[in-house]
Amino acid sequence: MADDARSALASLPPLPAAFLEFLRENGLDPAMYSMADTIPRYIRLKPGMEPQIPEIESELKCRLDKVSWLPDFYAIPPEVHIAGSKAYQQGKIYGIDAASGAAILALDVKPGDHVLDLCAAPGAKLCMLADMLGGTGSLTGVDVAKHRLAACRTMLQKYSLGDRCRLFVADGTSFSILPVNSSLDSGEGSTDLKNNGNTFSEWTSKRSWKDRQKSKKAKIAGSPQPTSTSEPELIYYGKHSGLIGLRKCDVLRPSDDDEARSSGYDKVFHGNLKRYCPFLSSTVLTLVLLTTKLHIYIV
Ligand SMILES: C[S@@+](CC[C@H](N)C(=O)[O-])C[C@H]1O[C@@H](n2cnc3c(N)ncnc32)[C@H](O)[C@@H]1O
Repeated sequence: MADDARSALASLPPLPAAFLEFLRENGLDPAMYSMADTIPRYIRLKPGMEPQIPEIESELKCRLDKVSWLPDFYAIPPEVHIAGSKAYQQGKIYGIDAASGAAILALDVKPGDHVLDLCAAPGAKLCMLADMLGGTGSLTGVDVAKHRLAACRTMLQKYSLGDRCRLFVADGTSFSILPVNSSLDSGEGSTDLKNNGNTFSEWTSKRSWKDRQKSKKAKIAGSPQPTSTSEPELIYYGKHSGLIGLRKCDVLRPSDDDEARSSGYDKVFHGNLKRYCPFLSSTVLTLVLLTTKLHIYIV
């Protein structure tokens, strides 16, 4: 360890013993934490916004340094806050680690892929995935924490990236709802199936009368509200997610292993889980171990 780094480390609050042990086991130098306040922050610029870089730079009062190996990523000084800026509020930029960007890039998302993001909240990677898919394929985000997934929904809507997305509150270790594929797809124009309560019509944040009655009854009966560990709860779907016009029972049905093998997801991003989700049609899996400052990828 260099002397400078050693003395800087000595001036930091001590790192927890278990964390130091983790660093030692992985051959990592704890001195890197002494440089935490010099590590740049990263933002991702919504594709197509490049001509607006000078304006964003003048608003943030800093240079946007292009990250050569990561498309649309820029480094900014660590002390710059973006949340109050117009560029952020208008959805032109969002904060995301370069390490997170690298993990998503490693997924090698192709047009038309059906992508599953487990442990998706608060959603920076989900937004990047949605952006990469553009007007093709589908994106399903799953998280066990409903309030965190609701933040994801807000983010997707803010950046206008949610059209092909579905968000489920569910335990990712047992989630087994398939992507919408051609065998289920009855076509978005099938008006005979719409609005009868058993099929998906356009998503709205308002709960249906039937749903409200159901939870009222459950409350009166003292029965517990559905939790994320029971049935997956769909809290958002975009207008091109392929759901509109389909029967709810077909879409929300858990799949078995055979179905999953033949019509599962093309890519799965695995944000935090210790165990694999059992159904991948092509076994492309990014494992990301996240610690406070360290990101490791096993692709
Ligand atoms: C580090 S965050 C993920 C960050 C996210 N991928 C992003 O880019 O913003 C970890 C998330 O995993 C979720 N989580 C933890 N265990 C889970 C499980 N068994 N199933 C689904 N989500 C889980 C947590 O609720 C939390 O939102």
